[in-house]
Amino acid sequence: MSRYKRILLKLSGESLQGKQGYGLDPQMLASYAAQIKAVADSGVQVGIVIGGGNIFRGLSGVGKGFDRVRGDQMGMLATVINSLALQSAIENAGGKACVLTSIPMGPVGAGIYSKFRAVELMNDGYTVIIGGGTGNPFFTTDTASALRGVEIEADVLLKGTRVNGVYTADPEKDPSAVKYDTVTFAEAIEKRLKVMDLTAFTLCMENGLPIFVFDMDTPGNLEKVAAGDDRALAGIGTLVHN
Ligand SMILES: Nc1ncnc2c1ncn2[C@@H]1O[C@H](COP(=O)(O)OP(=O)(O)OP(=O)(O)O)[C@@H](O)[C@H]1O
Ligand SMILES: O=c1ccn([C@@H]2O[C@H](COP(=O)(O)O)[C@@H](O)[C@H]2O)c(=O)[nH]1
Repeated sequence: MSRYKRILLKLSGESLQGKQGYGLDPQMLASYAAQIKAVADSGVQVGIVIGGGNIFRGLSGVGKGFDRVRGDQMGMLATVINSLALQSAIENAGGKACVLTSIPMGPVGAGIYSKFRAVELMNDGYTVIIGGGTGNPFFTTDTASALRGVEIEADVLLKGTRVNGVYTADPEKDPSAVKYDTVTFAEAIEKRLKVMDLTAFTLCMENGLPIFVFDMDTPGNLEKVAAGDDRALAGIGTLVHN
């Protein structure tokens, strides 16, 4: 039995593109969906926030002549597309999932996000995917996952990404970077460890929500992490804590 009752899983949008280098890779979606269903079937309540980097990031739009706010709005819509895609994949795998959006979107999704609606749906056995980030420009889905994790009273924020933890520098750019098994929020913030943005770290630190950063692309990792067994966690990722 897991020591977690409820988790907030943050998934990278960029990872959803798989090897094709753009858009949505059906194999990645199916792999993520199977792992998420297994965790939900084990009795853990699952909330999810997905990034939009496989489709659009507001900052990258600025260099192409878009107003920053408009670009961020496009980025938030990209996260809704990814959320709907993941919902379909979970349903195809036989699971129960629904999408709540931070921006009112009429018939798209199951309604506007609120803590109480999300918790109600999780209590009814749904995996709840929260699309649209925070609903505000100048934020990221890292911050949205921290915010929603705190709001829904998750026991932990699981950041599933392409790297297997937090390093002294970006391991995709610096081969000499060294991995931490654990690191405090204070150190992550002071050393500007950019695996998540500072706003996300600060929100989690101030509200006592631990973060576990791990490699989501190795099948089986999510189930081990969600089981919360410290022995199994050694080597899989990095715990960021107070
Ligand atoms: N100190 C660090 N330790 C680990 N990873 C780091 C660090 N600094 C930067 N990174 C980078 O952060 C990335 C993880 O961030 P994330 O999962 O949010 O990816 P993303 O591409 O920004 O996602 P999205 O598509 O959701 O915007 C890693 O792939 C890694 O390259
Ligand atoms: O609260 C939010 C969340 C996201 N955005 C915009 O969406 C893109 C995609 O999110 P990533 O976290 O980068 O994957 C982001 O670059 C922002 O442009 C936002 O404005 N507000």
